[in-house]
Amino acid sequence: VSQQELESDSSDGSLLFESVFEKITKAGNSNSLHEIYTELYIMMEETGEVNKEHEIRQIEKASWQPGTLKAAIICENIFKASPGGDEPIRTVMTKGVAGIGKTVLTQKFTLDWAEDKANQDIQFTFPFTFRELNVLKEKKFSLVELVHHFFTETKEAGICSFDQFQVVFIFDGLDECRLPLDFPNTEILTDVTESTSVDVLLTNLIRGKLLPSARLWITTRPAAANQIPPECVDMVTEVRGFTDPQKEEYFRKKFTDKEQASRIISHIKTSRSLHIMCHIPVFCWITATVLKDVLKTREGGELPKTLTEMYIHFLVVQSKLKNIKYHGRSERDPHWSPESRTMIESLGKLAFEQLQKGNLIFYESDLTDCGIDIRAASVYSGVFTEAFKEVRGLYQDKVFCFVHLSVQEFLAALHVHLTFFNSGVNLLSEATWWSELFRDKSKFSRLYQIALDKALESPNGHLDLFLRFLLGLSIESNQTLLRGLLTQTGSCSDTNQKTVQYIKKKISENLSPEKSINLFQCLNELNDRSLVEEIQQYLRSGILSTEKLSPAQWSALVFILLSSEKDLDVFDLKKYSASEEAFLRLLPVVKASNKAILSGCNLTERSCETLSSVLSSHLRELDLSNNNLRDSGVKLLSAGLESPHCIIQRLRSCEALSSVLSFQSSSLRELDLSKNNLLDSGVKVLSAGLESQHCRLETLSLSYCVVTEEGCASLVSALRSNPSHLRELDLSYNHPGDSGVKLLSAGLEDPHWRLDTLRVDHGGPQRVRPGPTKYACELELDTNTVNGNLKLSDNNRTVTRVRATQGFVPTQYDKQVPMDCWSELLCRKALTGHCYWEVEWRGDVHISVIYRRIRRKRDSEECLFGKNDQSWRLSCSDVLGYSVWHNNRQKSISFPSHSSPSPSSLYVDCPAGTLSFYSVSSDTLTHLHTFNTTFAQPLYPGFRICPGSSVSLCRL
Ligand SMILES: Nc1ncnc2c1ncn2[C@@H]1O[C@H](COP(=O)(O)OP(=O)(O)OP(=O)(O)O)[C@@H](O)[C@H]1O
Repeated sequence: VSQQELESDSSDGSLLFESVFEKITKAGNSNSLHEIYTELYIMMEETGEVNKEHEIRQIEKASWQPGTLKAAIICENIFKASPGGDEPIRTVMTKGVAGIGKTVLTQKFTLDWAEDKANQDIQFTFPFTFRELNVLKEKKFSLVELVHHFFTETKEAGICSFDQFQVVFIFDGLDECRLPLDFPNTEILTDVTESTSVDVLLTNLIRGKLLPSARLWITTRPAAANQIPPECVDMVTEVRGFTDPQKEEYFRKKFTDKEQASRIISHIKTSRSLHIMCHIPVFCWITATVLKDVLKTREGGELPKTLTEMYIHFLVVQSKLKNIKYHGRSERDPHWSPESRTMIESLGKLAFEQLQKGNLIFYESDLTDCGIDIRAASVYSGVFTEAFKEVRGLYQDKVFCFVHLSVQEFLAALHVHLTFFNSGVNLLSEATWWSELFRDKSKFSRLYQIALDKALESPNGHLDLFLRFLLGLSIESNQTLLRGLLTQTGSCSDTNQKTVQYIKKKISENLSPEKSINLFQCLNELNDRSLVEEIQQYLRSGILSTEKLSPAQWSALVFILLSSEKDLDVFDLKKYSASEEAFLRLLPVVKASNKAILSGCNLTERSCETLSSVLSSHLRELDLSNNNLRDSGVKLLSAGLESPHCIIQRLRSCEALSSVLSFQSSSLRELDLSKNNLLDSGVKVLSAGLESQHCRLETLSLSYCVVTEEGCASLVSALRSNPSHLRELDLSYNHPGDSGVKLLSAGLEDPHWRLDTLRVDHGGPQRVRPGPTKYACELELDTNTVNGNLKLSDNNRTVTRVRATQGFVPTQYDKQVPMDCWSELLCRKALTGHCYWEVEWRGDVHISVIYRRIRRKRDSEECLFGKNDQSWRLSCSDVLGYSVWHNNRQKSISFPSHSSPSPSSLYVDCPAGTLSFYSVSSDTLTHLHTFNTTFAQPLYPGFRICPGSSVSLCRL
């Protein structure tokens, strides 16, 4: 394949173009590529060593703005350096899952170039596939000979050196490579005319020793990418498949009949999992084939939900078409005739045996071995036109391949399944790979376990898809779809359960993300209901830290979550990972939910633009409390709320939403702004919105919003103007003062006002002090935990430890707890939400929070506060100063300059898992230490008091 230089030598330039085109159509698309090509979403992933930081920022930028395709790369620009990066790009690696369109992409690139539409600086483009190169495993070539062998035009034109030209080599399908690419041990080769094996040529080309001026483009499925050392790759891109509009475009191009296209598109949209699956082009193609048939015979009907189901439908359609075309049968006749059954069996055998050997192109002899008559082979390829084909042209011998690798993987799995079902032979059995070892049909679970082990062992993931299909075939409903081909159905739910358990065990074994994700896909094929929890657990437990997941892996997880068919009614981000990264990556899942709980997830203003786009989705309820969105972020969010497509009805926590309330189409009925530092000024702005005639808010919660009587006055004035909607107003934990309460209570009595519920409890001046003090709560000591060593006074607010000699009278409690814990006592009520309290102390005391069920062993120190993982303590001592303790780990803290002993305070934010200790001096808080954790159980304040010491709960 060449261009101008070659064209000038050739009398007919169009011949060269035809050569490109012929090669491309031969590779599988009988339609003109231009007619069917639909733009794909490609983006930069991480890079090799070059310009790494810059790239990372690019990715961040792109992923922070999902929905926009800012960092999307179009096919013709694949070699263009990234914006801002000056380094020329020699080697690009494009990753993408099976069938995502990598091959088509390389074909499109080549065709555009050959037609003079792009990349005119390139003089030669040589597209290779690893599949073709594998066949040359035993042969020797120089680089020039290799090019001449595949692109005979270059030989005819007498071109024997390429270093004065701009040359692009494309190597498609690294995952299909069966050549030993041994980078560390392959000898260096620099001479393009020296003959050697193909793997040595490739290794040297890729590491830049051979023809360093050439550019290289390698495509691969993700699991096989690591065969090439990262330092040999300048840029990594990832094909993400079709976006929603691109999916539609695909079907519109595929079906020239507009009405048929629309019908198919709307049909696909009725199934969430199918619609999601169609982001992968090969599924679009299969879906198109299947639906064309399904919709012809019946309107509606069940649509395939899993990968296996889809391929089964595909096979059935193929068989039906064959019957009609070649045997003159009608659509309604049974589609599995004895001859089509035999054919599938033979094709399955071929698919499996060749997959095991790593062959994707087969010779006549391979076909004969599987009982396929060579003379009939062309009929086979004609019969199952969409499944199996003959590769013509390049090779002396006739060669064949499946139309797509995934079809081979499916038929291989079907073969293993059929063989085990029909004869009890386990083709995967370890001892003799091919032979019959197990003849016991009850050993299905053993078959699946071996398949799982084999797939996990494979370094390039070449059995991943096979495994998914094999497990998919174990589902009874899938077997029913194959009735006629399978003589019997029946899988045992017990077997499936065992397989599910085995998969879960494997997931927990520290696998690579790629492998774990494939196992999630397997659970999906098995319709496992616990899949979503499994993923949550996987992310939350940190088996895999979310930072380590690549964007591609995130999108795989999103894909699984969305296609799991599990009801996504409530999305709670904390169940996955309370981080902004996780939020942005899981955005499509948020959008598909009805209610999203994003509280306490460290979201900042940079999430807001994205959040704003979420608001026009299915979402009806959004909880954003306890984040750090700031005004700028909230402004962005407000824009989203104003969108006429926004159907949010309930929103928690975000400031300055005044304009939203007054927006004409606002559907907001409930607004919860609790625990925001709104202040009177914020309430005033809010009131401006509230008084608008368009505002139809029914419930407003402003508890803990630092509101005084001034704020109340503006609320009252707003409600006077627009009294007929608001029913409930929560102003608890503020400081409305007497006058504020009076004004609002008058409203309650006013017949024009709709207000019927007003909360103004727990008010007071402390609620409007800055800092955590506004969360002041009342503690109450649990007198049942007080032993004979401790003396209560001041209405049970002060505890003093009497010395042993001062007459110790054991209580019931003393008999239950160990000696050392005698001087510890607890508060009665568990803490909830945000809590702040202060204590005055004297002597040596420990101020703690604990889980109430700390193991209390008489002879163990472990039970002491701070000595275990169930309690957190601040030790305060006149002499020794402060220290904090948790899980028997201690950290000393020097006395703040102002103090020697002053009251200490504690602030706990239970949902966010933070616990802060302060020292208090004339209303100033000095931060001592903060613990960040996740509280797994209710927390109780507790104290330990040393002899001669005391603690008093302060009144706030
Ligand atoms: N951009 C596209 N426009 C239209 N159809 C496409 C496009 N990309 C892929 N397809 C369809 O999907 C099929 C599979 O694509 P392709 O062979 O390029 O995938 P792949 O990523 O190379 O897969 P694998 O890793 O399994 O080899 C194509 O045969 C074609 O039908």
